[in-house]
Amino acid sequence: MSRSPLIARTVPTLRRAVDNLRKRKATIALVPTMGALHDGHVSLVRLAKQRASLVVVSIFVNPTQFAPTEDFGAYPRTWKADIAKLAAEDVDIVWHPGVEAMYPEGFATRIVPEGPALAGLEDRFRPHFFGGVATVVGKLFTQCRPDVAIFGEKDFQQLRVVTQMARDLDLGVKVIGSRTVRERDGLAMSSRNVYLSPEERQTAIVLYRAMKESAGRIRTGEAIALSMARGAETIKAAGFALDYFEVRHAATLAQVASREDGPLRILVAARLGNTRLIDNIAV
Ligand SMILES: Nc1ncnc2c1ncn2[C@@H]1O[C@H](COP(=O)(O)OP(=O)(O)OP(=O)(O)O)[C@@H](O)[C@H]1O
Ligand SMILES: CC(C)(CO)[C@@H](O)C(=O)[O-]
Ligand code: BAL
Repeated sequence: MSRSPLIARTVPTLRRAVDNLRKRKATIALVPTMGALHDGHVSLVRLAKQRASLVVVSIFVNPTQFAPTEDFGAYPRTWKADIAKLAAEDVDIVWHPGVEAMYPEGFATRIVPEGPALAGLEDRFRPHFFGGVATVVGKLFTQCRPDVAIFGEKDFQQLRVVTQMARDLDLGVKVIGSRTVRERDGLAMSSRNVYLSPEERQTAIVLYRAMKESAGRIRTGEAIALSMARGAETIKAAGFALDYFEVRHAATLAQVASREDGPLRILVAARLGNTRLIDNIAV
């Protein structure tokens, strides 16, 4: 039997709910999301349940991480279906603030992350992005005061940025990464996949295939630079506008020259029509 989670829409309501749970000496896990939930999000919730006795899921489409030219307005919002999924997973609290609750009038403070936020990957193409993410995640952490927070590896640079921030600012939250959930053909699940036309959906699989091929070739000795160039060519030949296809150090996201500089991660971002997709795999 599933039960509806408590839905908090203001900071005082959230605080009361979290403080009540704390009295029972519970450990709390937070799963930050922007809603439009899919099985990737559900996997984060399930990991959260393994790591803590109580689970808070936040649903907030954060305007400050979108550039004016990006899809904030069009971002899918599927509230009823989201709540049904979270109820089925026995989530305790859904934190769903309005923009005015998150950024009240006069709001004037930002977290500006460095280190992995300046790796030259997402930050090159979305320069506003990690400032918006770090600020809202910092607020989510102080609002919910979780013991652990679960983030998907699908947004690999984001996972690194948030991990670094939690450490640098002594936020007292253990950040845990969770593996990427994929469709049967390998496409990483993403809320933005609904933007793809049927034809684009067929093409989208090339991202994962190109990374797998590249990882295989690196393991058998292909030079990193050649592998990046070949991966980029494959993706462009399929009809994508490529932002990057990079092989990086998995922990630091620093550039690498050879396989011995590993452990390595391949990261890709590319646009198909109006849809921007990102993905990554271990070498
Ligand atoms: N396929 C997936 N597997 C595991 N985790 C995922 C997957 N997709 C998203 N997540 C994680 O879910 C959390 C919330 O992400 P978000 O709500 O932005 O979903 P999304 O599918 O990544 O959407 P978008 O299309 O905006 O990138 C993030 O930590 C993200 O990394
Ligand atoms: C972490 C996050 C919820 C912050 O808005 C968002 O960037 C996301 O959904 O990955
Ligand atoms: N999944 C990361 C959030 C974003 O692209 O805005």
